[in-house]
Amino acid sequence: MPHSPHPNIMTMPSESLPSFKIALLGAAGGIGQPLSLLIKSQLHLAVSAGATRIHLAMYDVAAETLVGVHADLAHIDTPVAVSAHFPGGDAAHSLGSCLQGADLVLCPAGMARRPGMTRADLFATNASIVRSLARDIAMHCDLATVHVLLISNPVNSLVPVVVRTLQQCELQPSGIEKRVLGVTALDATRASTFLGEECGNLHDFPRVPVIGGHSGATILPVFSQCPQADDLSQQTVAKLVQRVQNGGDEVVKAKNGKGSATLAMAHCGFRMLAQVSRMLIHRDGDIAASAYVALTHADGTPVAPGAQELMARNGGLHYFAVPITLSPQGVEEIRYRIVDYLNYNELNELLPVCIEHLRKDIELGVQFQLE
Ligand SMILES: NC(=O)C1=CN([C@@H]2O[C@H](COP(=O)(O)OP(=O)(O)OC[C@H]3O[C@@H](n4cnc5c(N)ncnc54)[C@H](O)[C@@H]3O)[C@@H](O)[C@H]2O)C=CC1
Ligand SMILES: O=C([O-])CC(=O)C(=O)O
Repeated sequence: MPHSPHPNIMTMPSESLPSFKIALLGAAGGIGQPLSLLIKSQLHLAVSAGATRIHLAMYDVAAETLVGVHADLAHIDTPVAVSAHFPGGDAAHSLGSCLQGADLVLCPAGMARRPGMTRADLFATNASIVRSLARDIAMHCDLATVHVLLISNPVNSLVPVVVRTLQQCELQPSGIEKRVLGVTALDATRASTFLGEECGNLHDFPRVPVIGGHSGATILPVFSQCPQADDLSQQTVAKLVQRVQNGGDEVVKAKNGKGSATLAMAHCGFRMLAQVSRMLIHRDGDIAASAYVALTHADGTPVAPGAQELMARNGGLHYFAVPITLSPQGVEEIRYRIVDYLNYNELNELLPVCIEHLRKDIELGVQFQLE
């Protein structure tokens, strides 16, 4: 059992100031550590926090590592408060105290791939982990307001597990399904990087919308929406699509048994976290984002305008990665029109395969909840 971390009084948020709390679950891991560093060192600047005190509450079952990471981060002279929480910690260092009052929960907890594994091979272990954490979120957070950003894999199946667990736990409809976002930002970043490199443009990387899911053929980069890709041959675009779809495998292979993407994920996770945090802190309007989200409430009604239209185009799938409009209340609009802009190959070759695979991934998550 690690010693309880010294309370870092200098960095704990003051009661009298407005505060914003992020609970990071899996904070001691390959993604959790660099993400914690970015939050501690940069988030107050990235969100122009002003008088709002940001509190990063870190939780991990790897208690000793977590306590060490906390001690390390606590020496950084920024106004972001940090606290450590772990199993067996006293009341101030428990999972409950990590989640209590959190505005946003960020979850990269769980197992990562090793060479030869698919993301689906992580399902059995990680579904149990995120279901248990979702029950704790339901117990300690306000489901009517909290936002959950899920990084753990397989995202395609675990978002349904988290959404349905939270729905089962809520005492009355809270709209929580509008605020669970599967993080697919790394796919868009890879698409942007690879296209920029192909075009020899390393200063102004193009933005590439990516829809579908976050695994192999379910990742559908929409290069047809990028003028920079107009001059590329079909063969080159096909190669780029393949590389984006296998981007995770490329890193797993290169790390050769030492894990999967952590640094690029921390970078993308931080960017998304900063975007959502800024919106929640300043409450100055909706934002455009992209995430893997539920399209229906528990009773089957659409979560937002555009959800029904998307389901008419995605084979009736209830979860999909898509551009969205996000407000503090959650998903406000599903920007389904992206599907209408797909070119012939994207619509007739890539989308049907994406839908076929994604249907199975979603079913896996849904069945897990029913067992
Ligand atoms: N959405 C995406 O684009 C990406 C997702 N990932 C996924 O993120 C997850 C984490 O990856 P890494 O950080 O590289 O793995 P890692 O193994 O380095 O870290 C995972 C951390 O989770 C902790 N953990 C395990 N069970 C826990 C529980 N019940 N509560 C709290 N913490 C718990 C572990 O102690 C460990 O510190 C993996 O599932 C990976 O596949 C990875 C890259 C990209
Ligand atoms: O490939 C993995 O296992 C991790 C991941 O999701 C990615 O890098 O996109």
